Amino acid sequence: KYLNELILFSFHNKPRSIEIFVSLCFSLAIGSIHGHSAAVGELSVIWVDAHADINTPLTSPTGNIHGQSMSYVLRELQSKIPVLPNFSWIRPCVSAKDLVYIGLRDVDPEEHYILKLLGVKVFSMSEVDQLGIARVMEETCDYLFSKVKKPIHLSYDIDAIDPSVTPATGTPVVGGLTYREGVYITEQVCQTGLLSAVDMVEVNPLRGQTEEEVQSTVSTAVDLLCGCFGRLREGNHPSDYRLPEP
Ligand SMILES: NC(=[NH2+])NCCC[C@H](N)C(=O)O
Repeated sequence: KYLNELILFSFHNKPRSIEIFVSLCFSLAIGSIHGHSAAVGELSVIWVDAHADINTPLTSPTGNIHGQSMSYVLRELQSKIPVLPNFSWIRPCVSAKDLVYIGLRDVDPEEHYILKLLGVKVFSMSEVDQLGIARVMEETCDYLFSKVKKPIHLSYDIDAIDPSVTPATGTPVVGGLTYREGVYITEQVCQTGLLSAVDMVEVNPLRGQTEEEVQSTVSTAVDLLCGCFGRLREGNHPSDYRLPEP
């Protein structure tokens, strides 16, 4: 049903082609960013998440790979990544200056150190509170596109949104983005005309306590994807629409 809604919307409105990757786990982003950059070259990455997922295998407090995705693809961290037999295919392909985080509120001390060390642009929930989401998006675009306009890879973890809206996820953190802030991000990213791939991750129906929790999480994820495909809250119409004549 949800996929249907998304596909119908995207066919009727004929957006440019955008790759979508959907996964339970954020480690998907390693492969999707890697493949995306192999296909189109240098990328801008907008990472919307409660977590930075920038632990190296040596700093990770949990050992969970989903908390490490970014460290594998960042050029600046390569000397800190041990050689792992199954990961030899990964080539670092993103520069720290081309990365922006939005929504952070659960960052490990080691990750905080890395973010400061590399000078990564971060709009944590504190900045969202302080500036408002409109300013955050304006500054994100100014920062990323001041020199060269690179294709955007949007990595969207559903746990960026407040767990009151999207509870069916593995590592929920209170104090997240509202539904409206979450959708606004997708509308603005779409309107840059540079969005080239989207990851929608950590949507996990098994983590919903009730059917309502699952529904609310999944339908929010679909709304975010529709926003990426150009759905606007003001409404849309196909460019070839003509009023019927009586
Ligand atoms: N994609 C996620 N859910 N990440 C949660 C990461 C939590 C913690 N920082 C870790 O490294 O394990």
